[in-house]
Amino acid sequence: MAGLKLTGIAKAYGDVNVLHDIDLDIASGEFVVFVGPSGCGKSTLLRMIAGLEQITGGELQIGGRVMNDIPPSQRGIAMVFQSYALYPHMTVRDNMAFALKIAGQSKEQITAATDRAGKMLQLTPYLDRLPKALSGGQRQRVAIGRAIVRDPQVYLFDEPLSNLDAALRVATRIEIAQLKASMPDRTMIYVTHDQTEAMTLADRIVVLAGGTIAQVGAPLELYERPMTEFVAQFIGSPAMNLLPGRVRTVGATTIVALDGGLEAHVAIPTRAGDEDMPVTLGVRPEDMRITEGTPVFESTVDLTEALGEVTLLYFGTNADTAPITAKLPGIHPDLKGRRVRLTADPHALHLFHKGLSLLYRDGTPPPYQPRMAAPSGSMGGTPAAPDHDRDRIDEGVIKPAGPVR
Ligand SMILES: Nc1ncnc2c1ncn2[C@@H]1O[C@H](COP(=O)(O)OP(=O)(O)OP(=O)(O)O)[C@@H](O)[C@H]1O
Repeated sequence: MAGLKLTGIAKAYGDVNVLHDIDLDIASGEFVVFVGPSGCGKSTLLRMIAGLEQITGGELQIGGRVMNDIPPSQRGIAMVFQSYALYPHMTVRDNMAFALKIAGQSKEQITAATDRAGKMLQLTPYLDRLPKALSGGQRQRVAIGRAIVRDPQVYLFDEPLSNLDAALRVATRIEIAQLKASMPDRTMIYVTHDQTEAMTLADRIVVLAGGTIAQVGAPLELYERPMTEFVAQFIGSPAMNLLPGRVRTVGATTIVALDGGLEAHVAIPTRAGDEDMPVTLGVRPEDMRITEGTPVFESTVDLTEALGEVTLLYFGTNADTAPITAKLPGIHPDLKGRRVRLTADPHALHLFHKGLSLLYRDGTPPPYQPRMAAPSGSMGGTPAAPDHDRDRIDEGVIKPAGPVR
């Protein structure tokens, strides 16, 4: 059992502060996903936890032990990289066995561990093959197998699926979810750019922005109660629409006068003194409908994209600002060029003032209840070669993994 505690963690390369003020408690057995725009420091944070990057400020504890200066091989972690980082001249079994051999485990222990990992990952028929005779998805499963055999307390995944094609990504994502379910007391930390991976795998998502934590929460909590405009637009695809306006009438339901003349009724309270306050109305594309009622948006459809189960409508594609998007269930071939009025449920709307959600202005709102109704390229730096990183984690005396169940 090992949770993690990050206190005031910071990272600087010379004068450049990449990460600062990272405070985060990760419970033993939790699955935590780091997301954020390219260059925000997700991989750097993960690599600091692994011990592959020096921590320049703050304290990292794993399993109650300060780990700042402990080498990677002694942190009780295993890491799965984006590129599979397999030894090309070794069979699948030998690749998975490598760290155990270095640790001096017996042949029987190693065979039991690799058999078990092979079974868990459906690699049994391939144990004697070389990596070159495997598909990308199978290679990534071997890389995961290399982690499993060591039976670490903490698994670290650095965008493990991003080299796979769409179908394999889905299949391997489901395997990772099943793997986690089979190891409920193992802690997993996972970096991804993929919204679906983050939403489906995470117990909690950590959104990083500008080198620090923007918000931490359960996936649906971040989706339904984003604290800032940034998180609101980052979680969900297409991104939440933001419409400027001013508070017209305060109360349990706030009436917002939108720029352009429309009015929105929002089930977020405002109070005396808020009248005329500049606000931004947030409305998710999937919450917009063409139905009778008070519209929050009215315009001519510039473009439609039929995706089968839904149709995306785009408005204002030639404007300087981001286009407004609506996502309607079903197929609507006839809407392009038509003027439409879009409504939204008052409970689905968001309200921000100076970038911060009004839900949070008096501190954290009451406990979250899911709303049941509706719902590249690296910026730079030269990441160390995965082979080298793999070796740094494998090297040295890895404590024998103990009885392999
Ligand atoms: N060795 C280095 N020297 C200087 N700056 C670095 C170094 N390594 C990384 N950086 C910078 O640190 C920042 C965070 O990089 P990191 O790779 O952690 O971001 P990321 O969120 O994982 O990005 P991506 O999503 O593109 O992989 C970037 O701005 C990057 O340029």
